[in-house]
Amino acid sequence: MPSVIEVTDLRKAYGGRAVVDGVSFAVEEGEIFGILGPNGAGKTTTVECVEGLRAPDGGRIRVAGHDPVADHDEVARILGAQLQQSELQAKLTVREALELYAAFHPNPADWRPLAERLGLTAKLGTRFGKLSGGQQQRLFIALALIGGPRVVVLDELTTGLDPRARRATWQLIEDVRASGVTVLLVTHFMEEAQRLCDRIAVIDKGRIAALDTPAGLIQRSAGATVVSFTPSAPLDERELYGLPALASVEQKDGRITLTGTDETVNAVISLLARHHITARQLRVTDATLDDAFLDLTEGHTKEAAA
Ligand SMILES: Nc1ncnc2c1ncn2[C@@H]1O[C@H](COP(=O)(O)OP(=O)(O)OP(=O)(O)O)[C@@H](O)[C@H]1O
Repeated sequence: MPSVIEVTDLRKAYGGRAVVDGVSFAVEEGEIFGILGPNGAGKTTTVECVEGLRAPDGGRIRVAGHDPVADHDEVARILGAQLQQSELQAKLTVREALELYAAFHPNPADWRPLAERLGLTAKLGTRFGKLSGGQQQRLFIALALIGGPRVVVLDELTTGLDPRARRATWQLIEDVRASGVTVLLVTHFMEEAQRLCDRIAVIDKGRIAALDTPAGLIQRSAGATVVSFTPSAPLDERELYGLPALASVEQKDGRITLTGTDETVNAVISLLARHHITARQLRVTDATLDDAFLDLTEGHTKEAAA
């Protein structure tokens, strides 16, 4: 798979403060690539450099081989950017917005089927300011797709939406990818990143803390699996601490909580069976991307401070 976006050692500072500090990643054609990070991590600055809206201080960006600043028009044809709320006049109707933005592109998609696909046909006469949050986001997706881009950049698309509208938007993002468009998705919702993204770059303090698949990120998290139980008889501590791939042991009120991997879980079950001890209220839970994110960004902070 060729990379459609290549970012190498990107740097950007504001007032002498580095907000993007050596970021590198490549987005493959056809994937949903997530940029995940806490507030102020440098996510928006990074994607605005990719879009050519900001000039980098250092590093190299290529969008299908083009430099977003030097070849701005070419990149604008390849890359569909999502507008910010403030960029669309509240009085424009949905139809006017679609017609207006179609006119900005040399070979626009027919906006009627696009509006149909995004469930906007019944709202064509409605002013932007009167749409619900979910409908506004659907219009933003339509406007980002109207130029027939190869890549679409969606930044915090589901912020402020209720859970139902958020899930409906996720489905639309999956549909966009299924239609062959590569998606660069900026988010700080773990569940969204876990559900949608093929790969995720975790950005913290202007640097990439990790870049992997959601499952790969979770596996890196210390204590990827947690098993807890109340044994029917006391267990020998030495045997507990000798379990394979063990990350931590906690014993409280007769209940034992172990973190480790699947290997740890299997070994503790064998251990209990060997001693004819039963495990009451046995619970096994996998770590989530939330856990991985906290571990990764915390680890990065320690590294940066060292
Ligand atoms: N034009 C600007 N001038 C000065 N500082 C800026 C400018 N734009 C962004 N910043 C600062 O750069 C840092 C990174 O901002 P950026 O918007 O890229 O982060 P982000 O990861 O997208 O955050 P959020 O999730 O809050 O949107 C922040 O501290 C922000 O205040």
